[in-house]
Amino acid sequence: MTGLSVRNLDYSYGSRKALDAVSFDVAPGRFAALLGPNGAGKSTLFSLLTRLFTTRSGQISVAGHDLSKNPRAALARIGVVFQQPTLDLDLSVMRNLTYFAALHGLSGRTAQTRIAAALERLDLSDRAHERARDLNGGHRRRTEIARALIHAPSVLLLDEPTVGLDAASRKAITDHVHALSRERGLTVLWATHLTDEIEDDDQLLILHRGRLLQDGTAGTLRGALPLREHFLSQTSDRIGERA
Ligand SMILES: Nc1ncnc2c1ncn2[C@@H]1O[C@H](COP(=O)(O)OP(=O)(O)OP(=O)(O)O)[C@@H](O)[C@H]1O
Repeated sequence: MTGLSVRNLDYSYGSRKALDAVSFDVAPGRFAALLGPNGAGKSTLFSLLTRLFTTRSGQISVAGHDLSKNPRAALARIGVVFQQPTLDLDLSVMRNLTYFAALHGLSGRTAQTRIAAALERLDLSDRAHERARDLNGGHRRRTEIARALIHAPSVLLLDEPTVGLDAASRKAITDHVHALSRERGLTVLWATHLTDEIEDDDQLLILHRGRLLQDGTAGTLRGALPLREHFLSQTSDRIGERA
């Protein structure tokens, strides 16, 4: 398995269980949407996948590397776009990317070639010398995605990357990342609570109250229902149990 593999993952904040025996695989080159309402456990899962948090239960494997036994190799294969923006707003797009490349030990011509390719890929080449502060929200997010590609990861993790963006920017970003998995063979895990970001061919993982309720192809799981209705049917009858 060279994509992403999660086995039996548990995580608790004190007595509150945030993840309960979560297991799934994302095959290489697949776009998987992790769909869950607020509080489902998406960010907790991302914190474990990026090793911000650790847990003794369960196992995570990235591109064949066990995250707890071989964290350096596993983390080197991951690109991450966190929910909170992390660009340095006072630096240009290019400087933000060059700095990140240096953190990954890339410099000189290799760094410049990788940066140019990532900017091109996200349709940002003409923004390279603008200050991040002067970009709109959609372009800032695309800069973060370009940055996450520079070290050539095989798995890209995005935690609700379209939060706060208008409809056109959301669509541009969702389309760009779907194309990355389709055309570049990138394995993608995209956390969201918005069903319109998910395509019928995507793998759909429905997470609710820390448990994985469904794992399959989105179009098959939703059947004849719009995905939004299918999602609500899976989660709304359980929302009353929450309190
Ligand atoms: N630091 C914390 N301390 C205690 N409980 C927490 C903490 N962080 C998250 N939780 C709880 O763990 C559960 C999962 O939260 P998490 O943030 O992972 O969900 P989420 O799906 O990312 O939600 P959102 O879309 O709102 O970010 C929720 O019940 C949340 O209240």
